[in-house]
Amino acid sequence: MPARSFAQGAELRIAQAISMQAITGEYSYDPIFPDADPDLLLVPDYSTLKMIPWTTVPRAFAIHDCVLLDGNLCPFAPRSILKNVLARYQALGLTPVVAPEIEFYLTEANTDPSAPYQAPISKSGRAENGQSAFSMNMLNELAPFWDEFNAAIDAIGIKGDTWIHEMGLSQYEINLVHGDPQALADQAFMFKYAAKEIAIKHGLNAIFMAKPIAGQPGSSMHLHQSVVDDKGNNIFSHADGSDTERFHHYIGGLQKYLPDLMLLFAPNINSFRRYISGSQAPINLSWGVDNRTTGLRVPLSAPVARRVENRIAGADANPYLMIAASLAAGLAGMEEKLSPSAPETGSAYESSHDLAQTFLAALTQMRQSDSARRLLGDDFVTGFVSVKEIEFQSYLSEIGAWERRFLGPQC
Ligand SMILES: NC(=O)CC[C@H](N)C(=O)O
Repeated sequence: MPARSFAQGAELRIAQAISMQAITGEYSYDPIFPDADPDLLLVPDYSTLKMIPWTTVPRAFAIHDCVLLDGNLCPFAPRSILKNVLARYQALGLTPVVAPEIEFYLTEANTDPSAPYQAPISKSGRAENGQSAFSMNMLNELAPFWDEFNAAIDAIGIKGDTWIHEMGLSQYEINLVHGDPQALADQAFMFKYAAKEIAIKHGLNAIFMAKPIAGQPGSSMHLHQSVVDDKGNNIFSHADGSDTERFHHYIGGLQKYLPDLMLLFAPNINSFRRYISGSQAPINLSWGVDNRTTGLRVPLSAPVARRVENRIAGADANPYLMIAASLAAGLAGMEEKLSPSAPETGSAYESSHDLAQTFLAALTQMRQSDSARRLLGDDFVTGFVSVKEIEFQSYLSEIGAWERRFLGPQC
C-alpha cells in the first residue's frame, strides 16, 4: 500500500537524519543520545493521512510523531514541543486558538544559487515589474499554478480565508482559518510543502525565505492567538468588549519571554534581514490596537474574537516551534501575572529594537537562557542551538558576492 511504504520510508530517513544531528553537536554527550547513536521511531498520526493531490501516481502522506524506544515523545521533535505546551494549557482547562498568516514569493525556477530570484514569466509572456499589492492581474496570469494549488490545499483540508497579492514583486499571502494549534501547525507545514512541490510542476519556485529579494519586503508568518476556557468563552475579553486582565498578562508574557526565544521566530541568518524600520516588519515587541508598526498587534474585534497577533515570525520559521514558543510565553505571562508596557498609539518604529538583531546574537541569547529551557525543555534548547551552530559554521565556509564586490577591490 502506498501509504504504508511512504510512512516506513519517512520513518527511516528522518530517524537517520536526527541521529546524524545527534552525533555532531554538543548534545552527543546527552544521555538520551549517547555515542551509540540509538534508534528513534516515527509513529504515523493517521488522523493526518491524506492522498497527495499533486502527484501523477497515487501517493499518500501522514504526519508522524517522533518517539523514543521507551514510547516517550522525542524531546527534540518540533511536534513534541508543541504537544507539551498544549498539555500545559489543557491541565488548566484552557484551549489556545491560533491562525497563521503565510507569506511567500513565487519566482522563476532558480537553479543557480548565485543568481537573484526573478519574478515569474506567465504563459502570456509577461513578468510582473512593479509592486502590485492587492492586484488580481498576476493572480490571473499565474492561474495554472493557483488553480492547482488551491484545489490541492482544499483537498488536504487546509482552509484559507484570505488570499492576496502582497506588497512585494510576485509576493502572496494566504491566511488560514483559526483553530486548534496542532492542526494549524500541521496545515502550515503541509501548506509550504504543497506550494513548493506544485510550483516546481509549473516551472516556478515557491520561496518561504524571510527576505529572499534585496529591496523587496520580507515574508512573515504572523500568528493570531486567543485562549478559550472549558465553556468555550474567549478569556481575553469581557462580555462588554473590554480586555481582561489575563489578556494583558498574556501580552506581558510575550514581551518578557519572546526575546530569549527569538531564534524560533527567526531561525536563519537570512531571517534578520527582514526586520527593517518602516517595512511593516516589526523591530520590537511594543503592542498596540490595530497598529501594524508593533510586534504585537491587537486587531479590532468582537469579544468572541479578541486576540493578539504576534508579527515577529518570518515565513521561514518552523510552524510547530513558533506556535509552541508564542503560546508558552503567553501562558507564562498569565501564570506570573506579568504586566505589558503601555500600548503604542503612534509608530513603534520610533522606539528602539528590543530583539536580537543578528542570528548569532539570538543563538547566544537562547543558549544562555534559563527561561527558554524552562518553557520548552533543556534537551530541546541544547539540541536546537547545537544544530544552528553547525549551520553558522556552514555559512562561514562560503564566500558570497558582497565580499567579492566590496572587499576584493578594497582589501
Ligand atoms: N501583511 C503585512 O503586514 C506585511 C508583513 C511583512 N511582509 C513582514 O515581513 O512582516
